[in-house]
Amino acid sequence: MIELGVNIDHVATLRQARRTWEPDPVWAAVQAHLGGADGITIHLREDRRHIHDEDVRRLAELTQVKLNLEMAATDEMVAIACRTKPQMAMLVPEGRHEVTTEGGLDVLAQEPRLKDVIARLADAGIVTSVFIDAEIPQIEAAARVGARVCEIHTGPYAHAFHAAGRDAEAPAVVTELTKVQAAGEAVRALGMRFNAGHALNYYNVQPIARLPGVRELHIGHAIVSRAVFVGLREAVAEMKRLMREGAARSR
Ligand SMILES: CC(=O)[C@@H](O)[C@H](O)COP(=O)(O)O
Ligand SMILES: NCC(=O)COP(=O)(O)O
Repeated sequence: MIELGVNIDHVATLRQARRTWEPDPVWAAVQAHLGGADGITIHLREDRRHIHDEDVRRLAELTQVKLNLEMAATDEMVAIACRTKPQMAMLVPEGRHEVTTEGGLDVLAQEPRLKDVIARLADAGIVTSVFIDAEIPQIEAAARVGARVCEIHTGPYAHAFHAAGRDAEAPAVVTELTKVQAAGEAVRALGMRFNAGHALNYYNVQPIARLPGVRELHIGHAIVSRAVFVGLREAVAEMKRLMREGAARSR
């Protein structure tokens, strides 16, 4: 069964707009869980623009839902992960000036460093995922450094889908979807778990949910945006419904 990890960074973004205590990401995690989320994703950025260290600690301590911690591969972040022990840590590239993650992690360019980071996380009992572009050399490098999971970057697919006026049959959309599919096949062939995420929404999610062997989708911005109007529990339930329908059509 395909799983949904709900990224709640933007609940903290709203809190930080007033530097106050609400809305509380822990409440968001509970509502998402009640709506059918299989996990929660948070990105502890080095600049702490949304999620803070205290959120990571409280989410790990107070919620029952699986936690995926997105983080840069720095010593500081490794220490935080080893202390709080999320079920999964996902290594992502990070830029101070980016609005959101702009591309996949270049695993190929930093294999020795990532091997060491992943070994330290594994020693603490944490499964490591890497957020990478749909490129075979990056997937092969991910296997070499010991990643157990690859989250394939769906941003290029999502942008093509939007640019094509949500036409799933448009050649550019099919091209990007085929790249994600081929990446997923390579990930699985190398014995890793195939996850996908970034910029997925209520319109573009089904072709991705339908891909053979995809295990988990991580979706944040679209769900939190819809939650403003319908509530988080309902927004999550609606996304989960679409994913299930999409996945069912692949069989
Ligand atoms: C890695 C990824 O695709 C996103 O989850 C992103 O890292 C979320 O972080 P922001 O909420 O800061 O955009
Ligand atoms: N790793 C992707 C994620 O957590 C959610 O990304 P987005 O849906 O906020 O673009």
